[in-house]
Amino acid sequence: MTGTIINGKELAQELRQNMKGEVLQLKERGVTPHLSVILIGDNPASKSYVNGKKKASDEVGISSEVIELPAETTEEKLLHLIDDLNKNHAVHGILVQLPMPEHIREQQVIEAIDPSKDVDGFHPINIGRMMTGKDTLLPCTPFGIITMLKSKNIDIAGKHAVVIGRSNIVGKPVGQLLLNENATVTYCHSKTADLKEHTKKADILIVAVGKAHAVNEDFIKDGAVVIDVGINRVDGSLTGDVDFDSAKKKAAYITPVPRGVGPMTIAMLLKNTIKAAEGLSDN
Ligand SMILES: Nc1nc2c(c(=O)[nH]1)N[C@@H](CN(C=O)c1ccc(C(=O)N[C@@H](CCC(=O)O)C(=O)O)cc1)CN2
Repeated sequence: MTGTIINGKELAQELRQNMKGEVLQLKERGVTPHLSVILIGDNPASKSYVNGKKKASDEVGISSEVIELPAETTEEKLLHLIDDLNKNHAVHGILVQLPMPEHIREQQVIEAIDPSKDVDGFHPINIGRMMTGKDTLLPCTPFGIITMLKSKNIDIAGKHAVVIGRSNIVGKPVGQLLLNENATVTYCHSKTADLKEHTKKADILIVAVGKAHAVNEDFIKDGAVVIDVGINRVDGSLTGDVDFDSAKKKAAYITPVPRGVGPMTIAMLLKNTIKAAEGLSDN
């Protein structure tokens, strides 16, 4: 078997094209969606992701600003800024680029963002709404993964999904979204004994370990769907958590790195910003 590649870059481009119309409709109603991105410090990768968010916003007609703060910014100053943005009716979406400097308590900052403007979908209220299956702003990478699976009409209901990784921004929420779609979900992590024993039973394997080429064909069941969330820089080039050439021999579908999940993260951020500007439904 040679896996079909799910090209996230192309899908994200298609979605952005559709979002242009949604933004126009909002503008006709007198609402210009606005996204405020806060970047603290000078991490080059974070700078590049933030620039990508601005560029993608411009493309679909979402107004956006990047607020750059020095690495030594205090948590108090950051919380004041968030408070101002929360109160500003012209601002629909707020996010603070991760990772934040170590002296800032990430969870305090996330919880300071008005949940209705939390376009990263990280606020405990939005996480709780997601867990109870309510309409809400979803974490962008997990939302992008589900959108990629659906774009290929891949069945999720009744399938065994195995998630390697338990971070708050990817592992935990992607498992929850798969469960919401009626998959049977297994979480694996650094303390899992005999990882392969679990991954070889996966119909859908989500790999978010943060280690280059941690997963190869030996971990994969024939015909599985393999989603690689990793972004690792090795010898100056970008590679995923999955050894693509090896895994592709077994997988029915597989995402590459680059041009896989990454671009979908930004596309889903735009979707969330439009949703925030429309106002959330209350079901
Ligand atoms: N506040 C947030 N911080 C972070 C998030 C997030 O969702 N919210 N996710 C990641 C970084 N990230 C977005 O912020 C992100 C990562 C990767 C990509 C992407 O398109 N990657 C490209 C390759 C880009 C490159 O050459 O470096 C790809 O995979 O094709 C977009 C967004 C952590 N922080």
